[in-house]
Amino acid sequence: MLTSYSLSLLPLLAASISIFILYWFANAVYVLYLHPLARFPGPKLWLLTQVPFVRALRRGQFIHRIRELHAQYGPVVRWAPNEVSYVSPEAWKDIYGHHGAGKDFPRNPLWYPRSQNGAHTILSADNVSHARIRKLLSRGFSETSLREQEPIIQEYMSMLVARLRAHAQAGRPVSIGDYIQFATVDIAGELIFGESFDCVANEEAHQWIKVTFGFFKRLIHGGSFVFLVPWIRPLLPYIIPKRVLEQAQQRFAFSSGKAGKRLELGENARHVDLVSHMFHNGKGLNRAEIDASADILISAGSETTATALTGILQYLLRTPATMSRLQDEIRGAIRTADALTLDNVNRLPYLTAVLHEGLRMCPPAPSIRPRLVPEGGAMVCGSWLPAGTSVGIPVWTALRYPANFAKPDTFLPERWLDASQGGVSLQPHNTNVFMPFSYGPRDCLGRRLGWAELRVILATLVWHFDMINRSPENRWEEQLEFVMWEKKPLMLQLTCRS
Ligand code: HEM
Repeated sequence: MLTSYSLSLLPLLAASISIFILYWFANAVYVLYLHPLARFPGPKLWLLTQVPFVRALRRGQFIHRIRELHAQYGPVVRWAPNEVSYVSPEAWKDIYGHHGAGKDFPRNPLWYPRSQNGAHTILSADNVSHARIRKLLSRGFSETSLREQEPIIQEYMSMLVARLRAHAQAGRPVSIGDYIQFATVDIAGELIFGESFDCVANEEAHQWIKVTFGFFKRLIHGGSFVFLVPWIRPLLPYIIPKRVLEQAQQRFAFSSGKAGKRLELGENARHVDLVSHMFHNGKGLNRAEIDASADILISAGSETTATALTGILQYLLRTPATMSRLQDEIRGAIRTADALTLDNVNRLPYLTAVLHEGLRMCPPAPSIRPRLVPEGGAMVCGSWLPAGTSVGIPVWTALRYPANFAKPDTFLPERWLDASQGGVSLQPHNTNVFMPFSYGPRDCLGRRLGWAELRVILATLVWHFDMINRSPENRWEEQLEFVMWEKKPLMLQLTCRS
């Protein structure tokens, strides 16, 4: 029964609901028709509520939805009230390029949180700290450093081939993506701390790798609410499941432990590594920054290359003529296993074309890497945007956008070669949009190393083994994405070349 007290509350309740509806309606009119970004096309439902976006993000389908939106609305899509996505080549320069002090677009901090010890990483740092961190790290990514690092890469290639040979001779299929990742993680460990993770030796993913993917996936599940209600960010530790936080702590403690052990070695390390560049005789990063950077560098340096190569091998095995041409080139030019050097594989044009086409179809960082329009606003692709607008290029969509590449879903390395090299001329072939390593002052620092690993690992595998795909049902283009691709196993039956 209603009391006189509850009856007196009814008008208050009715007034509150009316105010809420009025506010929602006024906000909808503003967002759809009066907002400075209202002139850009986009799905109305996504503009009125973040729910479809958060649902897509949580299901790993954001990259697929954004591709559908560009197919429907064209090269510029406003997919949230304050977010605009571009797939035209000029957007790289306008958004990610260098525009002078104070004018570069910073990374959107909603997408790039600080490390869990509170320190900035090279990814999360503001423009000023970023320049300082990047300068120190750059020393480890020069051409000279790469030459010094090549024996390490080759050491792991020999070990990898020996392990894969044993499986080939026993007739056991292998999940090749896992093995490639064992190698890239071990190489990353050597280059960062001067110490391997021993994944290839043990033929097992290190605990650090095992928790990483699950961690990102669950972090997105828990953390996606930040996009619905940004002010709940400080409450995240209470929203994200305890197990995920524990895994994150475990992962971080491991990276930090390795960095600490390496710092104790001082000058007595096995070789000059990234920790020594970061420490820079005490004049470089502080301890918290070194720990945070080490944690980021392991995944940046291993997951990316392994992902690209798994995708490329899947496409090569789906197009036997392409695989056959690649085998002919590699096996024809390189006579002995010792000759699989960086210098030699650098000279193989078809290998380079295959890697370009593979990075186009399977970029390891496929999603939008959002930046914020700086103070004063800026022009992007010929339109003025107000300060604070979040903008970016969904890389996977841009690289498969029909106005950028003809037959975008066909794996055709020949499109990267000219007629004298046996190439085909397909139009459009918009190479200016091909930026799998990003662009500008925050592009991939490990690009040189990444290219070296891609070339040497693919050439080594193709030189040593014939391959049959035992998991043809897995299709790259159907995979989900949670910061990284959720890779389905690529099971290969290997045969050693006689
Ligand atoms: C196929 C291989 C690789 C690809 C496609 C790739 C791609 C990328 C992309 C797209 C970014 C920009 C990320 C963003 O803005 O959110 C990036 C940044 C970065 N990558 Fe790579 N990467 C690769 C390999 C590597 C390797 C081997 C390393 C070595 C550790 C590395 C280290 C880094 C670092 C340190 C950054 C941050 C740069 C900065 O913020 O200044 N990457 N990478």
